[in-house]
Amino acid sequence: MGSSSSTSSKLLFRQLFEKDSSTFTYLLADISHPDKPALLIDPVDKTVDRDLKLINELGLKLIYAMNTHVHADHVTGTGLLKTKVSGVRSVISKASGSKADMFVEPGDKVSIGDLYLEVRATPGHTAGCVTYVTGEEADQPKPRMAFTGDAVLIRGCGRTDFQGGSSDQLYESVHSQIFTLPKDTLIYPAHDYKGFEVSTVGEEMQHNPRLTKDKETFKTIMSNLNLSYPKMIDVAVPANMVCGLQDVPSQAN
Ligand SMILES: N[C@@H](CCC(=O)N[C@@H](CSS)C(=O)NCC(=O)O)C(=O)O
Ligand SMILES: [Fe+2]
Repeated sequence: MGSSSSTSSKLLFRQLFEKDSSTFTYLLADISHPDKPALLIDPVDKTVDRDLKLINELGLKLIYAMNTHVHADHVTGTGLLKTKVSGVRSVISKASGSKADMFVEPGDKVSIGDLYLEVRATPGHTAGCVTYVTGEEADQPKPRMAFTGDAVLIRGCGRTDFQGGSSDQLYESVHSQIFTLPKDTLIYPAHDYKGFEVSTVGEEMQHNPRLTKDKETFKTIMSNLNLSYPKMIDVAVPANMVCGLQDVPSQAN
């Protein structure tokens, strides 16, 4: 864990893990730019200090703290990051209905230096889920990287039984927005419960035990998961609707 298989002289990439909620946080930075601008995807409140220590050690400047969706199993670190680093902007989809400094919509680009992430709408696990995908141009890292949140997990997918979830919509989202990416696109999910770290679009199109099925079979699988609700759901969802701690008095933006 912790290294990138992307080839780019610009990109610094780290995959970080929070063990209590089995959440991945991703750090991306453009190290070819003098300021070394950086962003975090899906930071967790408990591991904010670890993430900031790493960012400081690497000499990066954190610009964006982004979420793929309103998480139900942990409190996002975005609000806490805003209290600790001046100028950091929290980012989430407009469709999430959550508070943040910046709301993204499908087709938007979030840039750090010469790198950018494209926003794709991938609702179904929650109504406001998005996938962030690195740019497609020749000067962007190759292979492309897709940060799928809970839309696609490695050999699995996000549940669809709360937060406006819909198995029909999730199936459509994945097949139209993720499985249409180049097959070598790296898939980096928000969680893993099985010991995986990274997959590819081609691998999941071939081996995902849920998403390779036809839509009706997928919907039957999803309605029979019988998962317990996340332990922290009653704390996490209300907190995450305000990006953890959105309205912090010390913050300028
Ligand atoms: N046991 C965990 C919660 C596990 C869980 O429900 N994970 C979600 C993603 S977090 S919203 C999920 O979609 N899982 C899909 C699956 O197939 O496991 C806890 O109590 O926090
Ligand atoms: Fe989730």
